[in-house]
Amino acid sequence: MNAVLKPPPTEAAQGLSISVRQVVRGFGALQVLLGLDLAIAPGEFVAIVGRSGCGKSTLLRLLGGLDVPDTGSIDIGGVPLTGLSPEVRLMYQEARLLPWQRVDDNVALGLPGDRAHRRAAALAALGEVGLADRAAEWPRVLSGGQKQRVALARALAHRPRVLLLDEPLGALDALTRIAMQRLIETLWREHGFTAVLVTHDVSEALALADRVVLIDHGRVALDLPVDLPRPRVRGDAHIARLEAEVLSSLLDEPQR
Ligand SMILES: Nc1ncnc2c1ncn2[C@@H]1O[C@H](COP(=O)(O)OP(=O)(O)OP(=O)(O)O)[C@@H](O)[C@H]1O
Repeated sequence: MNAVLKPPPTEAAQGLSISVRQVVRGFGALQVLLGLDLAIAPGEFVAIVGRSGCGKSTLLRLLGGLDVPDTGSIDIGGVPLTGLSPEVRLMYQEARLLPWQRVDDNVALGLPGDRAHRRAAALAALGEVGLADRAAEWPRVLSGGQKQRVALARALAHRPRVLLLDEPLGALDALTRIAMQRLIETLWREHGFTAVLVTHDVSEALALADRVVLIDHGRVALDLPVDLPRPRVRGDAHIARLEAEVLSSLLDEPQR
């Protein structure tokens, strides 16, 4: 008789689907998103690229519940998004740590439960980003890359089902950036959250994402699947071909 193979026990949160339908968002006379449609599957890793000012951060803020569309709708996990959700976490280019709180308290901030529970969750998350031994430090003594790892731990501690990453590696040097990309990929695989990464770096998008989505003129102008095994090898001929395709779409677009 065949034994039924059960998946290993895991704490991994199941990623949530994201559905963006005909979203319009403008600021005064400036129309930024002009009826944008985008569907993201549970647990998928999607990278958003596009020219500066095309509306990438605007879209991420909408997905994070920090802003609302003028018209159109957004569902997360099949439920209309109405504001901030504990299951959706954002990470930015700057770590945004509170300088008067130690590293562990920064990570524990806003976690549910009593103090001991919050502290244990913060230490576990710091361990996942390799910074358990820096828990008692002040943020100011950390490097830029370490601060971003703390920011990642702060997001992870909430066991997010959607992680929104707004150019989180933009300010890091090339080596630290690659190390952080690997860390994000590992954590995404282990935790199973849905990831949406805004990046200017097309090779970063292709290293990490299942799909690269290019926004132009307020809509999705290109939606490119990246069907390559992970971890992906830099300089791989297939990646280079996809990179040329995305870059040519970016460069071909008429300037606004
Ligand atoms: N709250 C706001 N009020 C007024 N204008 C805004 C606001 N938020 C965004 N904008 C404008 O909307 C446009 C899109 O901004 P957004 O930050 O989404 O672009 P982006 O694609 O993320 O750009 P970048 O790649 O340079 O970060 C820009 O022209 C920006 O100035």
